Amino acid sequence: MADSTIPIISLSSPTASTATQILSAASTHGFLFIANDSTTISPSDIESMFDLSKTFFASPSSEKEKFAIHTPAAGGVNRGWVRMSGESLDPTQSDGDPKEAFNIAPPYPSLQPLPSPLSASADLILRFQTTCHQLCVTILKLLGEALACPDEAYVSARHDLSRGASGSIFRMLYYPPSSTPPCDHRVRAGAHSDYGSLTLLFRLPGQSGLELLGPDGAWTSVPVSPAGVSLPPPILVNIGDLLCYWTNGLLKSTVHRVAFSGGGERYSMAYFCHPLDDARLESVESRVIREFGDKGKEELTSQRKRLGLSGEEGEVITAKEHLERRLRLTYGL
Ligand SMILES: O=C(O)CCC(=O)C(=O)O
Ligand SMILES: [Fe+2]
Repeated sequence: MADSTIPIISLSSPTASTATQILSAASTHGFLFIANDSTTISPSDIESMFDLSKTFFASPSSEKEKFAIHTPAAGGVNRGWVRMSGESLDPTQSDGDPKEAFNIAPPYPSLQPLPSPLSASADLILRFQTTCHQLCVTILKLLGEALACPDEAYVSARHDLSRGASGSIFRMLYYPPSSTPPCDHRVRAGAHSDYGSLTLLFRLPGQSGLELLGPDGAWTSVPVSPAGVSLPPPILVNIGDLLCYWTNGLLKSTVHRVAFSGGGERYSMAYFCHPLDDARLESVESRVIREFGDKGKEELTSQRKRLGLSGEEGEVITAKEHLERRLRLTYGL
């Protein structure tokens, strides 16, 4: 899979052909770019969020520690600060990813407690989360159209955050500089697939490192700005596990990782879009999925194995149960 084959799609005036392009990228690569042309998320908000993230990660560890992930002080499970080497995205690597992170859930009903550099910019954070979620819903609606679902809004409607709790999380990431990787097999973020429906990934020019695992078992790097794209970089969209379940394996929840790639410091931000907690992860009624048949069986079986669900083929789980299983594997919760 060559880098250049991940298409850059503009959502400035989406048509049926836009929907088809999204479906095609999602079912071949599990990744696509959305043009950062001001029609979706404000490029200046992206820039301001990166500035805020840099200020936050530069604050003393003793301050960040007060909002340690999963603690009541940070607002509970999957919220708050992950210290250096505090999690392994690849559960087979127990030494922890050399990175820090901070997770912020959408307000439900109100925003979680935040440390001072972040709380002072709560309006920006809320606006950013909201526009990220809207972009995800737009993409999900277009996917529903391209999949020829009798209920085109089946998936997108399950992402209406006004209707209940969901596992959606906005995450800021910081990878400190390192001239030598601690040991050969270690990467900055271990190999994994994402837990939700869609992930939006924001990266900075000159800070590469993201790699995708191809069907041939080889890792390919994903450029921050594909050739020919002027700044700002496009928004990278990653298909998560849940869309793989809903489409019977047609959409690919591709395994990826962050490699050292030069070892300079690196900041990234991810919006992990999840459906409402009670959404059931069963195949959606769709002509395209029906025609695809059971060709995604291998993909689905490996997903279920990762969750410890092997041998329970018919069992349907909810989005909440799925997230709990993934968090248990990542953090030993
Ligand atoms: O930092 C990145 O570019 C990717 C991080 C990632 O894949 C994740 O946090 O799920
Ligand atoms: Fe990821």
